[in-house]
Amino acid sequence: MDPIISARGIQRSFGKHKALRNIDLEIKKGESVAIFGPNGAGKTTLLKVLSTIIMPTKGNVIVNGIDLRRDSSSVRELIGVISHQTYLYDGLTARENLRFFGKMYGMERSLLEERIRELLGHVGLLGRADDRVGAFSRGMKQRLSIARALVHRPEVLFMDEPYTGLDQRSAKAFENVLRALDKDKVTKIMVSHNIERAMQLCDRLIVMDRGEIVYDRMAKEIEGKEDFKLAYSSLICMDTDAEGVSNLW
Ligand SMILES: Nc1ncnc2c1ncn2[C@@H]1O[C@H](COP(=O)(O)OP(=O)(O)OP(=O)(O)O)[C@@H](O)[C@H]1O
Repeated sequence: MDPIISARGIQRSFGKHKALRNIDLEIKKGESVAIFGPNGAGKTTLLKVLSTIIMPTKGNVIVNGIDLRRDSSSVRELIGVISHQTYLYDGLTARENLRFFGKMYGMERSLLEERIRELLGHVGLLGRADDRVGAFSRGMKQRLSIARALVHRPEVLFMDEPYTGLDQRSAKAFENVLRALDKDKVTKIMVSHNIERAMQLCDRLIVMDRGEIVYDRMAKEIEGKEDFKLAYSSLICMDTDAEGVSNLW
């Protein structure tokens, strides 16, 4: 089976700084991938390149057979992104925000309204559906941005530290939403600093350091958290960023 994402020779520079050096990555449909690494390793940059937010300086990305450089708008229809940026409009209600994004993806009205109700229920915001987002707390905005990313039933979901701002109950609800995506074989790619959660949710673990992939294993090949921790510590250049390790566990 062809991979749903195939990245070849990806480089991305910011001025003289090489944030991504030479990334080759293939991800199969339905895979759940966690990406770890110290601060500044290039995780967010990789996610931004794969999700069409920024273009690579060199290299090619194919998503579901579509070349990202040739047709990034078709790639955007296939993907959802949860990141630090919520992409929500404060002046609109929760429901109006989701309606706006659903219409943007050309969803049919009655299906969209049903999908909005379903997602607001999943993220625990049905009771606040008609309140303006400007009045929401950070965690509520994060929950709504999860619904926003899923409204058009994407085939690939990119998540950059999606737990930020979620309390324990919301984190559990979010995990249930993620697990429910498995039956539709949605591909999930998550940048995380939380090994416990990522090992529970993901079937493949990748470590990046200084713009490169330095570790790429299936979770079932790893003995446990301690095994992974040891491998991680031996791979990461500790002197450049010791904090990156301490905030992982
Ligand atoms: N827009 C930008 N302009 C200049 N440099 C950037 C930009 N975005 C990222 N970088 C640099 O690229 C490198 C990789 O950054 P990136 O955000 O991808 O790291 P990260 O692994 O996600 O880190 P963190 O764990 O802190 O979120 C860093 O050195 C960062 O300073």
